Amino acid sequence: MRTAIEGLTVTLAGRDVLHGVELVAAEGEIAGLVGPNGSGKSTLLRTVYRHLAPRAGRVLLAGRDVRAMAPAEAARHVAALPQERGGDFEFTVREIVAMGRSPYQRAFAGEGAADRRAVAQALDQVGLAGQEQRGFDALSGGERQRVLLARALAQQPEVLVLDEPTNHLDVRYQVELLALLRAQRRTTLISLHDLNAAASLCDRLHVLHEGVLVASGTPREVLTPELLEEVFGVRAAVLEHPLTGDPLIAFDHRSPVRG
Ligand SMILES: Nc1ncnc2c1ncn2[C@@H]1O[C@H](COP(=O)(O)OP(=O)(O)OP(=O)(O)O)[C@@H](O)[C@H]1O
Repeated sequence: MRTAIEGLTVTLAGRDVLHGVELVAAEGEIAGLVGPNGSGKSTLLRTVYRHLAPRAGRVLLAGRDVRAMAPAEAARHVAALPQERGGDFEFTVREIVAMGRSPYQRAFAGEGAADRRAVAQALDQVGLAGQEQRGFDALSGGERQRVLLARALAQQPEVLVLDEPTNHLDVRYQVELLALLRAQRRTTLISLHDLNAAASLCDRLHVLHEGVLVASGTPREVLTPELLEEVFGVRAAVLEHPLTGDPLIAFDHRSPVRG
């Protein structure tokens, strides 16, 4: 589902942390948000999944303002894997994933066959089939991350919003997660700190710097040594990955540009 962000300005505690951001994720496109700590990535994503209201501008899903939708309707369109967690600890894995089905259920109606299928498929996709009855509080950080991703997938949204989803994941699950997202062919907005992962996954990248969108384009267009120096304050060479042909950023870990 085409997702357009128009003139988005968000104010937190009296300060503008996003300044008139404009970007479009086309139907089926994976749009990556990158930028230094505090540049506004989570704030932008929170506005898309309606956790925050903008001071100005809007988020349009297939041309409709998300804030004009009823909560259940918005939740059928957009599912999120947010950064903030908590409150889910007393539930089992299956109970948490099944929460993703609530936008489709009438009050007190219980689960139907479609719900059970969606939950089973989501658990399978994240490699948690057979672990349904484990308690969420007994899981590792990476396992929890996969449960919360399964909840978002069970929601069967047209737009998936993922805030740093590779946090806590070991390298194999990172690679599996990226493969899963590519295979979904679903409109996806994702923030990533790992610029090499972003370069390999995303169709387009959008770079935020101090709440301003400073570059948009394909990973190859955007990830230049000049941009890495100006925005991230690091020296790097941009090579070609010998196995995949993706841009490969080799950072100079010895000498930051800024102190
Ligand atoms: N609840 C809040 N109240 C006030 N300021 C906030 C709040 N949440 C975030 N901010 C500020 O808004 C700015 C953008 O924060 P945001 O979390 O969107 O950045 P980010 O790019 O996701 O950062 P990171 O890479 O560290 O996760 C930061 O300066 C942050 O301090």
